[in-house]
Formats: sequence, C-alpha cells, structure tokens
Amino acid sequence: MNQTKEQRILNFVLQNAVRGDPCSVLDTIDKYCSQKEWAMNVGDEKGLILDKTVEEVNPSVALELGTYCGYSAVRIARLLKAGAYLLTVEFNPEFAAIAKQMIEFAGVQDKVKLLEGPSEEIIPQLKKKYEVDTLDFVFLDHWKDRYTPDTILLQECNLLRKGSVLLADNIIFPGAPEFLNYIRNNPHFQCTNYPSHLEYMKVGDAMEKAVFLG
Ligand SMILES: Nc1ncc2ncn(CCCCCNC(=O)c3cc(-c4ccc(F)cc4)cc(O)c3O)c2n1
Ligand SMILES: [Mg+2]
Repeated sequence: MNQTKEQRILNFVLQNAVRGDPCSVLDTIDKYCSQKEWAMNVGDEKGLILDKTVEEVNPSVALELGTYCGYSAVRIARLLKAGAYLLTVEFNPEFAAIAKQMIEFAGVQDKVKLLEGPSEEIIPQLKKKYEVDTLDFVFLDHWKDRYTPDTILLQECNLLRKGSVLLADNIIFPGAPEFLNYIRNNPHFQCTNYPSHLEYMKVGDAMEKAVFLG
C-alpha cells in the first residue's frame, strides 16, 4: 500500500534525526518539507514567532488545536518548564498516529498529551475529563473557520483567564478573515499581528496574537 506524505515525513525523521533531540527533529522535518515535499507544518520562520511567544508566556498549561504531524507540538513542548504540559488536539486518526510517533521520537512525550477528536468536542471536556483549570497559551492551527467558534467556546467553558494568550497561524494564507474581524473588534482581546511567510514558501502569511483581558 502506498505510503502517505505524512508517513514519508515520519520515516525521514526516524532515519535522519537524532532520537531524543527535539531540535534535530524540527530541522529534519523542515529540511524534508522545504526540499522534497511541502507540508503544512508551521515551519522554521513562523516557528520562531511561536518560540518567542511560548518563551514570553512560559505556560504551565498549553493547548494546540490541529496537531498534524506533531511539528509544532514538539516545537512548543521543547520550551516548556518542568511540570508544564501541552494538550494537542487532532481529529484525523492517521495524522494522530504519525504525531504520536514523532513526539515520542523527539523525547517530549512526558510533556505532551495528544487528544484525538474534533476541537468542538474536546474543548468542553477539558475541565472535567482532562482536569484543566485555565489555559495559559492556545495555538490555533486547525480548520481556519473553527478559529472563531472555538475561541468563543473557550470563553464559554471558562478556560481563559486574564492574560491567557492565543496565537493563530495562517491569518493571511489560507486566511482566517472572519477570525481576524472577530478578535480585532473584541474589547476583551488585545491583538498583535506578526507578518511572516507561508511555511517553506515566499508567499506572505502572518500570525495573530490575542491576549485575553478578562
Ligand atoms: N475542528 C477541528 N478539530 C481538530 C482538528 N484537527 C485537525 N483538524 C483539521 C485541520 C486541517 C488542517 C488545518 N490547517 C490548514 O488547513 C493549513 C493549510 C495550509 C495551506 C494549505 C494549502 C496551501 F496551498 C497553502 C497553505 C497551511 C497551514 O499552515 C495550515 O495550518 C481539526 N479540526
Ligand atoms: Mg498552519
């Protein structure tokens, strides 16, 4: 049976990266996806914006929506302090299986909990089933038309506290115009735009940071 692109990415990592070294896993994925097959990882350029935001927030509890192959889960988890953890949500079982192996190979499995299912189902379970109080950091990288309803859902479920930071990928490409309109006109959020480029391409993209004001 033919391999999928995601399986080819994982195999390239297993054969070329250093087990237990998250940076080598990230560099190896970036090498494969810039030289051989494009894939929708946040990538090295926008990855630096993600790094800076995670370092600034220094979250105890982080949530990622849209795991894919686990690139940004590894990217975030490698920066988390002792005792801090990332919950990452993926509804495609094939991608979740790839991401699980990627996270384990990188050696960050103790900091990452991979939750399989759609965000709209998982978010309402975070408090009771996953014992979350509030989220310090949320990375939005799933369906672009879910960014707004899930941001509303996070508020309805009392998962945000004063100072919680949201960071959204793909504001320009593929684009999340409805989210941008919602979040920038919402007095409960303080927004900052970070212009960048689509992963591995010269096409313009951007990330949007939104701090919840309570
Ligand atoms: N509700 C829910 N809950 C949980 C979930 N888990 C997964 N999903 C579905 C997520 C499906 C993938 C989302 N990501 C993207 O679509 C994406 C696309 C591009 C891109 C594509 C083509 C181009 F030509 C150029 C750029 C680039 C990016 O950086 C992207 O992030 C979920 N949904
Ligand atoms: Mg993305």
